[in-house]
Amino acid sequence: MALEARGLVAGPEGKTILRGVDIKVPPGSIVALMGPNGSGKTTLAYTLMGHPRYRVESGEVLLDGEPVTGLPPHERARRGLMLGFQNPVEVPGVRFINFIAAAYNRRFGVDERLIGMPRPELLKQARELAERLGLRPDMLQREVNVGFSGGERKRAEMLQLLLLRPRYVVLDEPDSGLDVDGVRVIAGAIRELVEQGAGVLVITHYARILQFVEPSHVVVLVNGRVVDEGGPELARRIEQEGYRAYTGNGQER
Ligand SMILES: Nc1ncnc2c1ncn2[C@@H]1O[C@H](COP(=O)(O)OP(=O)(O)OP(=O)(O)O)[C@@H](O)[C@H]1O
Repeated sequence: MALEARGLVAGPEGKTILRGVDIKVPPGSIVALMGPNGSGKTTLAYTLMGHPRYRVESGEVLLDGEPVTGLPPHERARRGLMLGFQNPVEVPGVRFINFIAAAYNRRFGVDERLIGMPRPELLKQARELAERLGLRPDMLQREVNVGFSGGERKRAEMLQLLLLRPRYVVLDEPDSGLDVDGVRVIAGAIRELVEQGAGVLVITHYARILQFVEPSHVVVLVNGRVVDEGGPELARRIEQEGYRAYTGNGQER
């Protein structure tokens, strides 16, 4: 059982960015993917999720042993794989609560005619989660991410994920743009996802969030290749020494 990439060679719009990536995220665990800017972390996130602009040249993505390489994102989501975006986008004209309800009802198989309607139980859960994540309850009635601050967008992403109970989650820089209290809140939400049984791949170029959620495994990606793997001490070493040992020049790449 795991979310897995095997020998993944892939990239956006015909470019080869990932050059044979192997990674494994077991359920109920946190794997940290670290690497300097431009090393291919977001490319891996989008390729795992099946973003239509990213093409797999060879290798495969597996969910609990089943290849999903050719499947579109919504089909992967239906099977429990979800993504938290680095920069969550605005969805004007759609209220956050209806957006959540549509995703929730689709995931848990509610009558298609009711798809965007939040049932009272869901509304109650969403309000409780909003409060815990430090979002004002009135934000549920606002348009998705429209006028949300960077930190509010990240909290809103975690709210959706906690409701949707993914089996596997890829979180692309979940702490970017957050103040220190925000990092703690997001870290608490990640721990909760793991307690729900999810396998979480946390993408980050520095180890700040990993002070609050200890990964069971750390993978280092440089220039589209896995160049090192280890326990949480590897993240601490990178925090102190940077990526010089892998890039050779102290530069980002
Ligand atoms: N659409 C595209 N066309 C061409 N090159 C691209 C495209 N998208 C990404 N790249 C390149 O692919 C490489 C990897 O980008 P990616 O966003 O995956 O890196 P990253 O590790 O997530 O970086 P960061 O830490 O800065 O977010 C970069 O050199 C980037 O410029």
